[in-house]
Amino acid sequence: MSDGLFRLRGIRAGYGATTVLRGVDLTVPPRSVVALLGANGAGKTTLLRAASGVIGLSAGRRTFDGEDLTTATPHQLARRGICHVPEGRGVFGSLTVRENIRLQATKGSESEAFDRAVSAFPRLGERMNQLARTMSGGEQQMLALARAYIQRPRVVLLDEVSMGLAPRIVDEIFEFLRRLAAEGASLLIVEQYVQRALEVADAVYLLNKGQVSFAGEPSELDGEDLFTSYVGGSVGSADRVSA
Ligand SMILES: Nc1ncnc2c1ncn2[C@@H]1O[C@H](COP(=O)(O)OP(=O)(O)OP(=O)(O)O)[C@@H](O)[C@H]1O
Repeated sequence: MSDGLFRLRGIRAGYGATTVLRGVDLTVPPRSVVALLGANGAGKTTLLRAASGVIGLSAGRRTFDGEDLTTATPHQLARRGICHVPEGRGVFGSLTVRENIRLQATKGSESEAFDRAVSAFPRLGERMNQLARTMSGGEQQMLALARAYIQRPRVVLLDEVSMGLAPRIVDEIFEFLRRLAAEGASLLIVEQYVQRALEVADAVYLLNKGQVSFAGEPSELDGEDLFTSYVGGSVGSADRVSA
């Protein structure tokens, strides 16, 4: 079976004795974009970590393509095409752009990987020999996304990929996310720019203190739901509540 459906059911997870997620159900349908919203500390990053296996599940199930992957390691999930782009980018700063890309490529497909990375973000092509840590924040984020893209992912978990970037770069990154979705990947995005996230999303989940308080289409979400979900968090930007 290869339906591309990624499902989390009854997820409980946290850190040590602290439970953050309390029975979360979330479905990422094939070829769709799902936005995950909620106040600071609601558990969004924790949910992406639980989804990609970075932290273990104390209860619940994770399935993909109808296969139970509850106990799979992050590596096994990545091999199934479930790819996590963590907050803070996750590139190797002391390696060049070329080396960062090569590390992600499968043996024998390095040149295809370079082409694919440059097709996603042409400016990476001009910076192949530059150390990743000497690039701008936006370029580092492009490299992180390109590293995901060359794996031909089927489900991409994206944590605040626009964080701290200039609006023009955010536009470029959202353009890329649209392309990724149009090429058939499913996306689960945590995004500080709520309005932008809702514009690309087919479905939206609101997380409130580790539980889903709303699941539906963006058009079903009224401003009050969103506001309630954000109350108590430090909102930080008017865009965050202007759905
Ligand atoms: N490594 C950790 N160890 C212990 N507690 C943690 C850890 N990471 C996060 N937490 C706690 O888990 C809760 C949920 O944090 P999480 O980062 O998932 O929230 P978030 O919704 O992504 O917030 P933000 O929008 O601020 O990034 C918070 O109370 C946080 O303090």
